[in-house]
Amino acid sequence: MIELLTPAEMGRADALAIAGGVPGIDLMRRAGLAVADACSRMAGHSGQVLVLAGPGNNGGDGFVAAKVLRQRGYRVEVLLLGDPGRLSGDAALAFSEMQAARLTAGILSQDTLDRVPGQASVVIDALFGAGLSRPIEGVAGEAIDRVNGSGVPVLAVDLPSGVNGASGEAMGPAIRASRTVTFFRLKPGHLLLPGRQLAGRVEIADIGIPASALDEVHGSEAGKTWRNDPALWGPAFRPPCLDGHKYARGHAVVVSGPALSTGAARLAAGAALRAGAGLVTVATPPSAALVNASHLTAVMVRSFRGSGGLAEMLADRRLNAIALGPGAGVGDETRALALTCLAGERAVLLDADAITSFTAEVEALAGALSRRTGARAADVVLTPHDGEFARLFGESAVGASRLARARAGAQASGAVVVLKGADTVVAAPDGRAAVNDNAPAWLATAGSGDVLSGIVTGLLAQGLDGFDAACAGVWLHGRAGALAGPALTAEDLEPALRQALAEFFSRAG
Ligand SMILES: NC(=O)C1=CN([C@@H]2O[C@H](COP(=O)(O)OP(=O)(O)OC[C@H]3O[C@@H](n4cnc5c(N)ncnc54)[C@H](O)[C@@H]3O)[C@@H](O)[C@H]2O)[C@@H](O)CC1
Ligand SMILES: Nc1ncnc2c1ncn2[C@@H]1O[C@H](COP(=O)(O)OP(=O)(O)O)[C@@H](O)[C@H]1O
Ligand SMILES: [K+]
Repeated sequence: MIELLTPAEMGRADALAIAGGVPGIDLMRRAGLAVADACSRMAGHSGQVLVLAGPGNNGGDGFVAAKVLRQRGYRVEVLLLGDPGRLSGDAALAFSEMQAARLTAGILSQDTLDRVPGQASVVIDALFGAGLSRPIEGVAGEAIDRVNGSGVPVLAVDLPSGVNGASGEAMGPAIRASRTVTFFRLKPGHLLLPGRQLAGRVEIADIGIPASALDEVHGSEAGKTWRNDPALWGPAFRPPCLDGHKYARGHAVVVSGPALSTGAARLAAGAALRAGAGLVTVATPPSAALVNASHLTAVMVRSFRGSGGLAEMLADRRLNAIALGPGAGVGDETRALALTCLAGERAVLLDADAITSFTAEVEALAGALSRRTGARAADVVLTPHDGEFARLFGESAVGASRLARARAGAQASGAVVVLKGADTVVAAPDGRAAVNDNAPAWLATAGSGDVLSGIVTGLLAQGLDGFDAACAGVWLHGRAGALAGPALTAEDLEPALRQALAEFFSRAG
């Protein structure tokens, strides 16, 4: 279940299920039942539940849940936003079924606000879900503030009200839930921030939408979107075969910065080796050769002079993946080195200073990418954090969601873009994208990004394509961070990566 559906795609999946013979009210009944089940788990055997219901189908799910919970013996109060007479379709039907079960709804207004959250031990947030179309205002916003301020646990239906399901952005006031029940598949907004944090623990309920609906709707609009998970890239990442030798697993190169900034390249090189590249060489300017050589053992060291020297080294076609950027220094020299890397037929990863060296000149980078030839022409990965992204692509994309920005960056550059952060997004120029959610905040530490660059480069050296290498690298980096645990430093990631890989390969069989 790694596919992510936008609210619009989810609406089409609903419509397809209904057209295929599953009545909409049945979908709503199953949705409401799943919400009631989750609420029972939160509230225990008895208690008081407040259901805040909105004017659309999200409210409809709330009416079903309210009815079921009342039948189970909970004390249930329903406050409806708007006029019951304006409910329509399945929501109106669910409302009348709730009334038939002797449960009436109050109207959410200034007069009833003091009942929010009242004595409730759980609040069910069924105000708005996939249909949120503008920031929440007025009494609904006040109710949300009261619920958030109360500390009473909240169960959100589909999405925390106020969160945009496509982007994860909070449109005005937004519910802070401890749990969310959503249906069929996750939406990007469940994984992107702040949506992920506002949703709490998310459960996916099967409401009877056939899997075949997925083939028709997933990615029919702006490209396919997934949760970043081994199910996405695992098949492309195989352990070494029995008769394999190291040369079959590629030879990665990491370009070092000058004498006083070499650590970043060594972190990356160590990670590339640990990620499984057969051989790794640090390409170093002569001034830094001694410091690099005195710190490296399994990783080899070769010195080069300027972009001409690097080009000579890269005449060796066995060097099949190269990383440039960590500690490289910003300016014309790094830019020339980047163009030298891109001119060859190997996979390339550009990070940090290599990205900043193209500030506001994405066309120059895109031009170099478009001239690439050979089987690995498309295997170029950029790994900017938000600041580096804005430098390269300009401010025009600022304001769009991180998912939309990463996609726009990939399209503008022709590279796979890894937009790093707590909710790292990997996007390919053809519109495919994956949202990562396994990284602990402890990963935000100096040198962590250099390790990520190394992991991805090690995977590129083993032959994974740009998108798979980037997704796998980001996931393994996050998993290594989780295994290394609190107070980790970048140096701790390499040994933890070994454990992450062991876990991955043992599960992959
Ligand atoms: N058959 C279906 O389509 C199913 C839908 N389901 C539920 O239906 C939800 C989607 O239903 P809807 O499309 O009706 O959307 P919502 O119920 O999320 O909201 C739509 C309604 O809210 C209004 N609205 C939007 N933003 C507003 C704002 N900021 N302030 C005030 N009013 C606002 C709209 O005009 C519309 O009346 C899902 O989130 C899910 O909970 C589930 O019942 C499963 C089946
Ligand atoms: N709050 C966070 N939670 C999880 N991961 C994070 C968080 N903030 C940053 N990261 C990750 O940490 C790494 C930091 O990389 P980067 O910004 O390049 O820093 P550095 O240059 O110091 O290595 C990235 O992989 C990023 O995705
Ligand atoms: K909701």
